[in-house]
Amino acid sequence: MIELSNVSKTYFSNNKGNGSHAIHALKEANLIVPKGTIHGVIGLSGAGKSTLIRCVNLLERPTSGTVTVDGQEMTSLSNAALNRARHRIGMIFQHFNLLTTRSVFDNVALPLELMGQKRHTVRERVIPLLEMVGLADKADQYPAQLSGGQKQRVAIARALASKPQVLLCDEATSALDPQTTSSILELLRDINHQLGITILLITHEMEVVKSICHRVSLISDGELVEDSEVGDFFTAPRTQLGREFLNDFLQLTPPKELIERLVDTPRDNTHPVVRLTFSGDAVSTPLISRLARECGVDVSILQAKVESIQERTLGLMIAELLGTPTQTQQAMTYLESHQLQVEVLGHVQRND
Ligand SMILES: Nc1ncnc2c1ncn2[C@@H]1O[C@H](COP(=O)(O)OP(=O)(O)OP(=O)(O)O)[C@@H](O)[C@H]1O
Repeated sequence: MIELSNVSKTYFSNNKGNGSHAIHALKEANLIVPKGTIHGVIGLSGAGKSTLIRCVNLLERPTSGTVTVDGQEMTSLSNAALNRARHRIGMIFQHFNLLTTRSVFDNVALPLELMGQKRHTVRERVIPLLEMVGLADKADQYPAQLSGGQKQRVAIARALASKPQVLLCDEATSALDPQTTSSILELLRDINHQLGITILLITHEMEVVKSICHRVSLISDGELVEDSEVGDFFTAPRTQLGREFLNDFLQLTPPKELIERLVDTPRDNTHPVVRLTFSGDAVSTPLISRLARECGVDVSILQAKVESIQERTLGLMIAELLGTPTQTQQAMTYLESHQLQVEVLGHVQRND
């Protein structure tokens, strides 16, 4: 288990001649990642993701707060004890961080050599790891001879060499193409499943969260602002930033031509344009035809999408509601009463 308790990190950057300037990269962060789960932390660039993950193995020492990994409070350890504790925490990076002058075998062997293990023990550990990541035939090759995906597989084998309980993934797929990304995510999922390793990953990609995480936290300006089950985050994000991530991921924004015509307040002969989000039973209920029957409102669908997220179905739609102001208001109330989220994007004048 990983537990961050009120963890803050402040950097001081020196402005030439103007003294030092404080950057509050992490503010009172609280996070619990139960043993054997995969937890994602998503946020925009500069939000504090790297700082957060580097605080777990104390590559960055928190300014305040405590970090506990598998019952051991990392922040209180001596340097020697911290080095030993780090053997229980593997880490992989966006740019792999392999040693270019060492072969694939020797990269994976390195942590074991640093632990003082004998050559034959090292061999007994490295060969099965290379088999597990599908690179047994590349043992004698060098990083320059490998693709990005293969390099990350070597890095994963190296991270697992010391039999860690926890694996930290710092944007591990951000430098990879989509197909390679999905094969690396599949490998991480297998590692979690077969070895029961707890995985904490940071990413700016919703696809990564959707593919392998059980829970997700959203970080914004150094604060953890949401912590949800992945299915809940994708069906009902609680913050505006969460909704923006979701809309970007689903690419469900109104057409540019429509955005230009949207006005904030209703006028004569305008109609509301709404974004509807629905999940569970609402996906299979014929609500749109019922709106026409029960509220007298016609629905002009501008965009629609159905996504499957961890055995839950999520529907999204951007639509114009056509009717009198009273009718369209009734329609929105009707939709909300059937567990749809209704967001009014603006009002638009009919062209016809
Ligand atoms: N060593 C450092 N010294 C000073 N400021 C730093 C340092 N490392 C990070 N920061 C600042 O802390 C804030 C958080 O940075 P961090 O790298 O944790 O964010 P991030 O979410 O990982 O960003 P990205 O996705 O772009 O890597 C940023 O404002 C960054 O400029």
